[in-house]
Amino acid sequence: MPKDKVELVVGDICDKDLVDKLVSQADAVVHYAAESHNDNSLIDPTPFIQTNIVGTSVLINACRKYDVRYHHISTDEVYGDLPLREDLPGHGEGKGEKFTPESPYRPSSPYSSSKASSDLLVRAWVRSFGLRATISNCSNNYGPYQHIEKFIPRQITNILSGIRPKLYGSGKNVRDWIHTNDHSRAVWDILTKGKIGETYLIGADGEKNNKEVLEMILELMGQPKDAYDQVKDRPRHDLRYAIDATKLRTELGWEPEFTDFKTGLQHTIDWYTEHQDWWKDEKAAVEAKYAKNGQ
Ligand SMILES: Cc1cn([C@H]2C[C@H](O)[C@@H](COP(=O)(O)OP(=O)(O)O[C@H]3O[C@H](C)C(=O)[C@H](O)[C@H]3O)O2)c(=O)[nH]c1=O
Repeated sequence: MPKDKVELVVGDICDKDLVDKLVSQADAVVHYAAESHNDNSLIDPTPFIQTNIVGTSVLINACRKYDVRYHHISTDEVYGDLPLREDLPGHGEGKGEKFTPESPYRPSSPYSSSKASSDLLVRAWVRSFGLRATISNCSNNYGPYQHIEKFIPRQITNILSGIRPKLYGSGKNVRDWIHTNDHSRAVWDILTKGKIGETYLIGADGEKNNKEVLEMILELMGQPKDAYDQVKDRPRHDLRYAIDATKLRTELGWEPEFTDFKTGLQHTIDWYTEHQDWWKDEKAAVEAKYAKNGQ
């Protein structure tokens, strides 16, 4: 396999010998291989501790050993959540606090606390052992190849499968959406131009509440606006995430290309419509898992 094409999948990350062998051949390591789904972490946190914390330690130990440049992919959820704008005095577009690299860590789920722990390990390895590392904390991704357990692809593939979309609780919770291509471009900029030891927040000013997003999907897919089920809310559901990406924009010159959410969503719908072979086999099992949980 060419040097720039080595891939490590999530389940391999605690395999010290394999990791060691792959890292010894690498010019750089970008660590995306996390257990990433909040709902799964609420059912069983164990794989999250193993993969996200122990796995990260295996990877950074190998990078330290071979002095390999390391980039750590993380989440804005390490900063906890923010109040809904509508709960703030003088609410409206553009109002309300956003996460910055200086925001305190206060994760709320087993998933986000495992990612926070892994971020802290990386910071400590930079300081204690001189690991050549950077960290990025990104907001909610959407786009092709996203697992169908996630909000947007779940609803698109539900509609394509004749199942009604499912909205947790009131749908007022806000997520800050970024197209996966823009996330990847930001990671490349950090890897090639970022300063060792620094944390960069990645986000594209894409705040929307879940109900708005679902209604947009329904409209783009030619369905009535109210053709969905309101289901049991996620326990301790984080209210709002919002990223201030000023540092990334000003220091590294990054700008998002997908600035119109509706267009990005239409591309995503087209991708899932044209790639049913990619997700069809898994759909029934994913929905059965949700159904067991009343969602
Ligand atoms: C699956 C599903 C979700 N939702 C709600 C729950 C959330 O408020 C929102 C997005 O849920 P999702 O599970 O897709 O994503 P988050 O829990 O926000 O977390 C995601 O974005 C962060 C940054 C990561 O770091 C996570 O790795 C990533 O999974 O939609 C529903 O209303 N219905 C559904 O069927």
